[in-house]
Amino acid sequence: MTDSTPTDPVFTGSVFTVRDLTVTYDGGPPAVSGYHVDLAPGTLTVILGRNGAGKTSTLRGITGFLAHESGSSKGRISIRGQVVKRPNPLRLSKLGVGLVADQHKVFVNMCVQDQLRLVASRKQDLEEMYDFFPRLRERRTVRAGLLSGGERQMLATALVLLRKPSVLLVDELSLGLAPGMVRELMGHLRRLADERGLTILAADQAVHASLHVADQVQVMDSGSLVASGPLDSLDIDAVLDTYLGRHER
Ligand SMILES: Nc1ncnc2c1ncn2[C@@H]1O[C@H](COP(=O)(O)OP(=O)(O)OP(=O)(O)O)[C@@H](O)[C@H]1O
Repeated sequence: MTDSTPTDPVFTGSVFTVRDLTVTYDGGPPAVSGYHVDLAPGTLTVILGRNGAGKTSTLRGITGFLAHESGSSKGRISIRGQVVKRPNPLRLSKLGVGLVADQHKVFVNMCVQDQLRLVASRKQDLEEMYDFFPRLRERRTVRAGLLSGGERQMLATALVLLRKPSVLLVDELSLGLAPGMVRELMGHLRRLADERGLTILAADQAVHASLHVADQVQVMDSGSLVASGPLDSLDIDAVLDTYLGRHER
């Protein structure tokens, strides 16, 4: 791991840890403060919270994407006990961290198979991706702009998976999708953790579908964590009633 030094003094045995993450925009008050997480290998952690709670900013702060906008982030990120120096998207990608940021970041005028071939280094990898997402095989000759939102999300996810990350960060997988598709996509995340050993941190607003698949849950409110831990250790109903309200669940 050439891009990372030194050893994290408080290594927890996790694949991925974040400590004291703060995100600010335009030098204003923090949009995220004191965020932390430990991700054990092959587990799925979900960050829940209402609009504007800070979920997207957290994921973008972790990956360093904010440097391309008006935002900035501070904090300590470690991968397998090694602190990542000056995290940025390229550095994290080289260290095996993939970000599925947005279903719209696919080439709308290019068909599914051409986009996947651009990234797949071997035919076998492409076939494996089709096995994992049979809908993409069915739709392989269709231009991405004509895919459903869910299928586009699958394509965006497949494009990241072909780079073989060991840690996957996923932002708002469910955005604008029907409940059945959200459950299907969440099921895919669960399978990625179980069958491929991926370590996943997903931010989402789909509470029921997320809780159905998660090992660990974090709830954010106004940029801060208000609950965090293994699903069975939290009084999740009480936390969500307080911070999301029953009507938003
Ligand atoms: N590019 C930006 N410039 C300035 N402020 C921003 C920017 N992006 C987000 N914010 C602010 O940061 C806070 C957290 O927003 P963020 O998008 O991270 O929340 P979220 O929980 O992901 O919300 P949603 O579920 O609606 O996407 C909000 O107050 C938002 O207005």
